[in-house]
Parts: sequence; C-alpha cells; structure tokens
Amino acid sequence: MDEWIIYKEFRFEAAHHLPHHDGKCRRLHGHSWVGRVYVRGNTLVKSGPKQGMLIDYGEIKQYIQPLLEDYLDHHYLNETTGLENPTSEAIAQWIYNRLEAAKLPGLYAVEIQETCTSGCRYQKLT
Ligand SMILES: Nc1nc2c(c(=O)[nH]1)N=C([C@H](O)[C@H](O)COP(=O)(O)OP(=O)(O)OP(=O)(O)O)CN2
Ligand SMILES: [Zn+2]
Repeated sequence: MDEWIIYKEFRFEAAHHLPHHDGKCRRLHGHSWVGRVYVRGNTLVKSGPKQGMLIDYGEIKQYIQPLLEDYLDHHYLNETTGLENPTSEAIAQWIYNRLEAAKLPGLYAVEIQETCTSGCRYQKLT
C-alpha cells in the first residue's frame, strides 16, 4: 500500500516557564518556536484543483491559524494553554489534541522545536 506523509510548518513567538525545573527554565523566558503538523494518508485527490494532493497545505494552515492567534503567538503559554508545566512535550500534545478536536483529516503527528537544538514530536499510538 502507498503512504504519503506531508507536513506544514508554523512559527510563533511565546513565553513560558517550567515551575518545577531545577535550572534556568524555571525562570520566565521566551522562544521563537517552530512547529510542524504531519498529515498521513493512502490516497491522493484524483481530480480538480487539489489533484495529486493528500490535502492542500493551505488547508492544514487553516486549522493551525486559530491556535496561533488565540493561544500561541505572542502569548504566555502557562496562561493560555492551561498547562501548568508547558514543556515541549506538553505543548506538542496540546496542539495535537486541539487539531484532533477540530477534525484535521489524516492528523499524524505534531513536532515542536523550542530552541535551535531541542524539540519533540508527539503522535498517538494506534
Ligand atoms: N525534555 C525537555 N527538556 C527540557 C525542556 C522541555 O520542554 N522538555 N525545556 C527546557 C527549557 O524550557 C529550555 O528553554 C530549553 O532547554 P535547552 O535546550 O537546554 O536550551 P539551551 O539554550 O540551554 O540549549 P543549548 O543549545 O544546549 O545551549 C529544558 N529542558
Ligand atoms: Zn523554554
């Protein structure tokens, strides 16, 4: 069987702190976060303007945009997400759950890069 996995990248500026951390991440600080939403599927659109696509990248963006505006970009993540300890792991899972609730077709994984050298991928085992 064929399988395609595509992704759409997004970026946001946001502050957070990890209240339980034993190092510098306990302090309030900010990052230029980079995320990726992965979508997976076995069939491509057969005709029309989306021919040859799993799902239009622009459509994936439409699912991410409200999250960026309302919760992520230029927000304080401890407050807006309701996560008491917003690690990369927690934020990736939080974004995945939101996209799943919004019924993004083929949702497969969410990746979050917190710094140039650190990041996390969250996906659900089936
Ligand atoms: N597993 C996790 N570890 C850490 C997280 C996390 O979310 N999950 N978060 C932090 C801090 O928030 C920090 O902002 C990022 O840490 P780190 O990569 O150590 O940042 P540095 O700038 O020090 O990275 P270097 O490239 O090594 O200088 C900590 N850990
Ligand atoms: Zn951090």
